[in-house]
Amino acid sequence: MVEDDKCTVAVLHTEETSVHECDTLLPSSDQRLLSVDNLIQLAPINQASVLCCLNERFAHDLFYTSAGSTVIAINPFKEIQNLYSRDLVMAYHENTEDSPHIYSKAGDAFRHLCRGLGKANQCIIVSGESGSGKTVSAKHLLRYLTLVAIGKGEQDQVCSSIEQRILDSNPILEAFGNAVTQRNDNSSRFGKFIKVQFSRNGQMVGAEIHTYLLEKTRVVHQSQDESNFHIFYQVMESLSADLESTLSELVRRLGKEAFCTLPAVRNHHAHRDLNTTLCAMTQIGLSDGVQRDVTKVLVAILFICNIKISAIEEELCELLNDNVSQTSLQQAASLLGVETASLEQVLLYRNIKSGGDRRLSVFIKPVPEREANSRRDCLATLVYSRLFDWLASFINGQIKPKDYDYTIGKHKELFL
Ligand SMILES: Nc1ncnc2c1ncn2[C@@H]1O[C@H](COP(=O)(O)OP(=O)(O)OP(=O)(O)O)[C@@H](O)[C@H]1O
Repeated sequence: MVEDDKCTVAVLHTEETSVHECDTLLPSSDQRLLSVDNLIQLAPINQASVLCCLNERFAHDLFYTSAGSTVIAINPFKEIQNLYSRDLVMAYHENTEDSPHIYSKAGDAFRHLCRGLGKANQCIIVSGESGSGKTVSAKHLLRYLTLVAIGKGEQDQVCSSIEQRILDSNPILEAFGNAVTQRNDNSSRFGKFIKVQFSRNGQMVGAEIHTYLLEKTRVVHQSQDESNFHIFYQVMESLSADLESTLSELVRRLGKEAFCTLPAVRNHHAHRDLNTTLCAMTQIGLSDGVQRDVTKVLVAILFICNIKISAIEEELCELLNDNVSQTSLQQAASLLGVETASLEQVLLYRNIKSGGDRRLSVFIKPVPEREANSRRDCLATLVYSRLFDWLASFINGQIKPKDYDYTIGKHKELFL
């Protein structure tokens, strides 16, 4: 019985009664919120109660909370001991732990996959705003899957080899696809869809990484306090060691600052050095020669961006007759292995085709300054995005299951 702030408690059978302050019997509001590990338990559910609950849990190092069948993750922005330990992976895998965690989602997906293998695919969507922790979460999800799949026995080596290759691909994709933004020092500027393939017995046999929507305009334009893709800074940092000395010398003479598309950004450490990226390329199977070519293409892109164009008259323009523009044109052409005149023509003229297949005529028409500028920017972004796509498809070729026959559930060939 409750009266004012007092509560009378009667013990059944003994008929003993005692009187208490109400507050001492009810859990404090903090404790109540802490024990809510699924937001649907909140009453009432509204923006304030949800935020209050998440905030309270966060303050007590509880970074995961369920919302129905979804898990809400709050980025701790610091290393938390044992939050992703191997023991915890096994606990979720063996169902001895069920508190909200990304591992519980990975565990559900893996269990459903094993039960319905051959019939049902599973999908985990990691979404959130920039800097919220999607990339880190995806890495932990992948690690969970590789650990529990390894637990399946026989094919440990295959599984760890796939995991290793996916991990090796990370520094490459990060270098070419990540940049400093106002919200995140290592922001992925592309979408990623990772498909992990399992055999009928639940063994990992391969993976595919599909990349999409690369923010390629970043090559030529960056918002305030944001950087170009990390790889350009990495190349500039170690150019002297990795390219022919004439080019290194030239870049040194021009100075890194001479490259207009490489803004200096506060606290930018280019996220690892070029060596790490090149090592990852070697691990994934790209030869030294190809790596050198990739580096040359990157420097060529920087030179293309440095070419300045000036108007002669309304519909006619030319390359600025200064040292930087002229040298940049020559260097870009030489690094790409094309004639200087051809590159200049691509920037300043456009082809107009007329007639059918039989009587095809091609006219060359000069373009106005504005169009020449956008042709230059398009060329730089196009070359970069083709390079990125090519790298992504090369990586895919290395982690895809080779000759796997899904109908009999056996590997025909393993890539170890
Ligand atoms: N689980 C975590 N534990 C500790 N720190 C984390 C965790 N998740 C993210 N972080 C920190 O937050 C930073 C941003 O995370 P992340 O790059 O995963 O964000 P994102 O959502 O992928 O961002 P973007 O969309 O910009 O690529 C990381 O560099 C890391 O410092």
